[in-house]
Amino acid sequence: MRVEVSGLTKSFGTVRAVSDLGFTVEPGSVTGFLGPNGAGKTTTLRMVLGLITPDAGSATFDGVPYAALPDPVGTVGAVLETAFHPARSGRDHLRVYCRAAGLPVSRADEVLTAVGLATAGRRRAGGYSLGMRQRLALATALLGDPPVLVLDEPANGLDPEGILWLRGFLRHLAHEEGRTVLVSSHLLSEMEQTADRVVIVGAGRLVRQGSITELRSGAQGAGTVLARTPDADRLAAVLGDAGMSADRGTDGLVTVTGATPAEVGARAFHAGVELHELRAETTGLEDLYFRLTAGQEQFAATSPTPEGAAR
Ligand SMILES: Nc1ncnc2c1ncn2[C@@H]1O[C@H](COP(=O)(O)OP(=O)(O)OP(=O)(O)O)[C@@H](O)[C@H]1O
Repeated sequence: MRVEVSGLTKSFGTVRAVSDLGFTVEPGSVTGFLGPNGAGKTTTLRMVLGLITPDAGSATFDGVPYAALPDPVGTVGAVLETAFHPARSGRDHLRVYCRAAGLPVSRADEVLTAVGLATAGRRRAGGYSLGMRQRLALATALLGDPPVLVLDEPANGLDPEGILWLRGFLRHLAHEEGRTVLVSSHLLSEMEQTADRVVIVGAGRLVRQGSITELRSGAQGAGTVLARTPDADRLAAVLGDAGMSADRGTDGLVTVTGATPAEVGARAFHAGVELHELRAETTGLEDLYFRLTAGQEQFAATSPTPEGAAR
């Protein structure tokens, strides 16, 4: 099932949260919805799910708006915020949902197992860690076995192991099960290894959409490579001869711009220069994301003025 967003616009008073936003979310892939804080991601997802009415534009599921879907629970599963009755077990929470949605209560145990909460599901949700609550929210979204999943910052509060699990889980839902997965985040690093495609927004507007591969090729050469060697003069000369810009720093450090670590490593190897360290300072993609969204954070940090600092 394809999700299509077109001309979506929403203001709150004088704040234009979303402006003429359009993008598509394809089945069988994970689409990362990226943007800094306040870019309008949550507002967009709420409009997609029919929770708030747009001032203009539309969001449809194979051409049908959410409000007109004959079986919304069996079409779209969403995680927007994670609020549970603290005294109720995760399992009971899911069973209540099953009854309300007309689903068999046995579905509760199936989704608990799918998200790794088979045992913890019998404990009070009030005692769950943030990561467990995220898993329970995901289980709730999966109850109706929907072809579309819309998740707002599902990685929030997950530890590194949880993030790794979520990444594999979302990719499985999309690639193996053919679902349409739209997942928001303000961190590119989180999405880089999870999403197949990204939609980047800044200040409520579309900044870029495309596959991670397209984005990466557009960002090529934007990164900085750091190499540490006991023979910095020689490495800088070798790289310079190869047309790379290489600056010698202190402590045997050479900073190279406009090259990948693989290119720098290959040149060093062929010249017989010993390397003690070789790494990308930032990926080209991160630089690109930063440039695309720079200055569009709602609470962009400003340097304190000298007077302010003195006070
Ligand atoms: N109900 C509301 N009333 C007034 N302003 C709102 C409301 N909801 C959102 N906004 C404003 O709309 C803008 C976009 O907010 P939104 O929450 O959609 O951004 P976001 O990209 O999800 O940010 P974050 O990553 O911080 O969650 C912000 O300026 C926000 O203050």
